[in-house]
Amino acid sequence: MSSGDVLSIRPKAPTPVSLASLTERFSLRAVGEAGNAEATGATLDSRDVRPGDLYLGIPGALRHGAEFAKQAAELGAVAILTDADGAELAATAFKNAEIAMPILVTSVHPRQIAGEVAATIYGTDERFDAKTFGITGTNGKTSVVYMLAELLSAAGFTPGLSSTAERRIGAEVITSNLTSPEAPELHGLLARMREAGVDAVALEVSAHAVERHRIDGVHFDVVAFNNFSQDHLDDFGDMETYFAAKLALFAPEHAARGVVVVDSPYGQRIARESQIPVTRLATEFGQQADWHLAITRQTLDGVSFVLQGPSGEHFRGRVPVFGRFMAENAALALIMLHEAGIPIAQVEAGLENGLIPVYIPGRLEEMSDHAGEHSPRFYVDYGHTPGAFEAMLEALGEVAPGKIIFMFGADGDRDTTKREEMGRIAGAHADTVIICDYHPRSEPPEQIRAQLLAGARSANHATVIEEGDPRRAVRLAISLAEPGDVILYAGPGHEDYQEVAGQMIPYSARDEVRGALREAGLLT
Ligand SMILES: CC(=O)N[C@H]1[C@@H](OP(=O)(O)OP(=O)(O)OC[C@H]2O[C@@H](n3ccc(=O)[nH]c3=O)[C@H](O)[C@@H]2O)O[C@H](CO)[C@@H](O)[C@@H]1O[C@H](C)C(=O)N[C@@H](C)C(=O)N[C@H](CCC(=O)O)C(=O)O
Ligand SMILES: Nc1ncnc2c1ncn2[C@@H]1O[C@H](COP(=O)(O)OP(=O)(O)OP(=O)(O)O)[C@@H](O)[C@H]1O
Repeated sequence: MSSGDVLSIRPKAPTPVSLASLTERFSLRAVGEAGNAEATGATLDSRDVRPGDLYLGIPGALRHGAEFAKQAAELGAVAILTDADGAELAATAFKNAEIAMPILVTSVHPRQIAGEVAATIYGTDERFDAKTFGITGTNGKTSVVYMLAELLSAAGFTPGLSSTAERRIGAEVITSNLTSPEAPELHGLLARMREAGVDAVALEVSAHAVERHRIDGVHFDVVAFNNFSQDHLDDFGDMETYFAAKLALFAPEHAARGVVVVDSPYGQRIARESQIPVTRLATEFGQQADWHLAITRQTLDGVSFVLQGPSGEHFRGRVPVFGRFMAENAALALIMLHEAGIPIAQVEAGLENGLIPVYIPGRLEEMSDHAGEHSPRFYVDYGHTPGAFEAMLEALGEVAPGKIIFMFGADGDRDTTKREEMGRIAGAHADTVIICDYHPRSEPPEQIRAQLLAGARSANHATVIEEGDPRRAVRLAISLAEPGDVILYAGPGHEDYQEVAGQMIPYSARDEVRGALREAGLLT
């Protein structure tokens, strides 16, 4: 996520849609005279309203969006669409302020129609014919989205993408707020993509997005599932509810076809319980599947692999990032293209010797300059789950020539139950663990560190050090490292802030690490 509030992206030349047609199509009850009014945009955030917008007043956990109807009207909204409670709130606010904006009332939860309404206004419903790809899972969604974009470019498409790290329209980069934008923002983004000539779209689909109707109004050509492990239990309560939100993507109202990594029992369940046809990828020997991935060589500089398909398809590839899971992310993306009717040969034609030259911001991103044998290497990563820690540290164990120094913290106010396990995995796999602060939010940072420290020490393996200040922790890690060692700093990835007690404090781990490497004479 980014630190700031970001105004949503809109088409530059929208085609107006009449309120009358929306009222009829979505069975709305109109309070007040809509006349010939037309909407050119939609948003569910009053602060994001632009003149001509339909403002969607949605009941949330904290507030009812209709409480902000007056602000929406003052910023130029043409109408508010809300539920019965919201209509009362808006009517009172409008009466007091003598505002005559129409209120359109729905009998269902407004989130349930927000996607279709936005798609109708932006023309991104069945009239938008780009190929669309969606990826869900616990770890690696952003990475798969970047792989998809890279492979689509190789195959001759103009891709657009939406991820936690950023949104991209061709070469234009837009800061991300949520991983999966709210439906009106998503459709505004798609409309702008269409204007820019984008003909293939890769979207990261969080469990929150499926559950909260953020992807409604999009019908994916292909969706995929990569892996599932503990995260977000503060929102979903238990693993089964979290899993159900991911499984729900594999339904005909969302997508035509699916691709599933079946290495885990969760993947096998998705393949079994999916309501749409799926093809299966296995990366482990002996697993029943349609596609098989084998790693042929891996070093710190990347992974080479061979992918074989059910009808003799064969792809020999390489990604310039370490970790067998990065090869899995690439293979998954390639199969998704294949399932969308894009032949592997078409992708291969745009690659040099199978090299997928992907750059994924803040994901195992190397900050040192490949000095390798002569000085330590330093990577910054976005991993913040036990599953990501395990995957990264196991991968490093296979390729790191020297010691592994692992530094990380944990989110405050979020899934506290994963902290001890994150600590334990770090302590079991790394040689040295440095616990520092990440986003403490409203929690006392030392309380978060204590849970991580307890986990790390319980493994009885690594040397465990506490250094709350991440800037000092970075320098400490560098001072402990010798040539051949690898330092991995997990958590902040691409982010540019730290959230402490309600304040967004500017902090870029990538800039900090580069600066500290320069101070130590390890980077020019
Ligand atoms: C749990 C969750 O997803 N909550 C999201 C949800 O909040 P909510 O429904 O409770 O809304 P609320 O805050 O009560 O506000 C009600 C309504 O009033 C509106 N409002 C509010 C204030 C104002 O001044 N004006 C205004 O219009 C809000 O836009 C909203 O429509 O709708 C809000 C409006 O879009 C989101 O900001 C909020 O995301 C919060 C910030 C969040 O942290 N979400 C995370 C958990 C999330 O969605 N993460 C996933 C997964 C990330 C991953 O994979 O790791 C993601 O896709 O990002
Ligand atoms: N296939 C994978 N399996 C396990 N771990 C992975 C995989 N791919 C990437 N990772 C690890 O997880 C971290 C997060 O990756 P990425 O940002 O791509 O995931 P994400 O699902 O988008 O995360 P989020 O939903 O929190 O945005 C990576 O930086 C890497 O450490």
